[in-house]
This record gives sequence, structure tokens and C-alpha cells, in this order.
Amino acid sequence: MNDKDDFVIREFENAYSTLEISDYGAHVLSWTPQGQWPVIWRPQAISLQAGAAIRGGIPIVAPWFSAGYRDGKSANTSPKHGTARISRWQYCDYRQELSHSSVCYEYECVDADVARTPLHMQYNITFGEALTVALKIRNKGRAQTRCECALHSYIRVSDISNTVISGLAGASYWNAISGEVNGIQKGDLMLAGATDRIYESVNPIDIRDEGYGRVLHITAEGSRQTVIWNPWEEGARAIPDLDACDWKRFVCIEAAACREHAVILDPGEEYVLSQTIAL
Ligand SMILES: O=P(O)(O)OC[C@H]1O[C@H](O)[C@H](O)[C@@H](O)[C@@H]1O
Repeated sequence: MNDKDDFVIREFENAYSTLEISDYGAHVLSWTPQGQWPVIWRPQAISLQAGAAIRGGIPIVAPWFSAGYRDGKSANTSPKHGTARISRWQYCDYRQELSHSSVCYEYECVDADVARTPLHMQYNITFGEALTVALKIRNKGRAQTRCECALHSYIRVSDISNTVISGLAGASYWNAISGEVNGIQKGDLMLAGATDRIYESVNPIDIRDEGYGRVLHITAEGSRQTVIWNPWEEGARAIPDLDACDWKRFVCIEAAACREHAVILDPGEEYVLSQTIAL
């Protein structure tokens, strides 16, 4: 296989929306409902490089989150956020129905966090009036294993300072920046600085965006936590693929099963994590 095969980008369109997806990482790059601003944010120039993660879109984080987690604390596993987002996935299928279309990818992963048990991953992307991404993970090995995963969606907003995130009120969170363990979300969330929080909540989330005059509804299934991330101005400077003001144009809302809520899979067992984004 040569580099050209690794970096295939596919574009799909139906009566309701358009979708762009890269075989490398099975990475949704953008999703745009007809007549709307894009809902999934992507940088203007996508940088595709073997071994490097694509910025924006929906990175698939698996089979570990961040540097992994073991014995009650962060581990030191590399690459960050697992191998799924920096591997070529097998494009399997495209189907068009009346109300939606779907795309399917598969990936054989041999880098499970514990016991190096092989995992079979299947990823289904369904788009129409809404977008649903569903990651199915099956333990193909003979031993029990654990894995972490997240659907790391970059949600496009007109301006992060005018964006109201609701649905998390009362939830406790781990603040990965300050290290605070039991923060409690008071009311709606409006970001005012670098944010990296893992909420103990799987409640539906609404994103109210005055600039675009719309509310996005985000729901998840199989999820155990919700991660909210934005690097803010200074953090964004350290990220090569972001232009100067890009950080204002997205907030990452991630459906996740990570850290102490990692998924334990017996041989042959399956787990599905999905996220749906609708207007
Ligand atoms: O820059 P990346 O490797 O894509 O990670 C981006 C971010 O992903 C998640 O939201 C994590 O909670 C953050 O700690 C991390 O910085």
C-alpha cells in the first residue's frame, strides 16, 4: 500500500446533508446539513501525515484515551489517544436509503491496553437530517481485556464566547487542567479559558449558538462520560494545524468511556459507543 491509498478522502451527499470522511482514521472531516453552516468543524487545510492525528472533524479515540489509565492513575501509553485515529481503516460499504445514508469502516486493532488482545472495530456513520457515528468494539482474543474510547467531535460554533452549553448542570467533573477532582457544574457552561474536563454525565447536551441562530442537540449511547475541550488561544498556538483564530470556532464534545470507566470485554464480547448530533 502506498501513501496515496492511505489518504483517500471520500465525499458523500444526500438530500439532507453532505459528509466528508478520510480512510485514514475513518475520520469524519465535516458534516454539513443542506443550507446550514457546517456542524462539524475542520481546519481549512487538512494536514495528512502518516503517524500524525488529523485535527478537527471526529477523531476516533481508541483503544486508550490520552496516555491511558492503569491502577487508578494516568499511564504512560503512546501514542496519545490510541492507534485508531492514526491507522488506515478498511472502507466497507455505502448505502443510501430514503431518509439517510450510511458508510461503514472496519479496523483490526492489535494494540489493546492490557494483554495486547486483538480487537475488531467497526464504525458506522449515518447521515441525513442528523449525524450518528457508532463505534463497535469486539474482543477477538482469548482473554478478558479493557479498552478506553471516545468520539472526539469538534462542534463548529460561530464564536466560542457566545456559545452556551447546557445539559451538564449538577454533574461532577475531573478538571484535567487544574487537577481538581470533584468540580460540580453550576448551571449552563460558557467557556472562558482553556477547558479540559471529564464530566460524570451522559445527559443530552444542547449547544446554543446565537451567532448562527441555532441550537444543536447532542446525545450519546453506551457513553459513560462527556468530555469538553477547547485549548483556548495560548494552547492553540502549540497546535500546528490550527490557524490563529480557529480555537474560537469549535468546542469538542466527546462521548467517552475512559479512565475508571474503561470498558471491560470478555472474549467475544462487544461494546458500542455512539453519538448523534442534530439541529
Ligand atoms: O491534541 P489531541 O491529542 O488531539 O488531544 C486533544 C484533547 O483531547 C481530549 O479532549 C483530552 O481530554 C485533552 O486532554 C486533549 O488535549
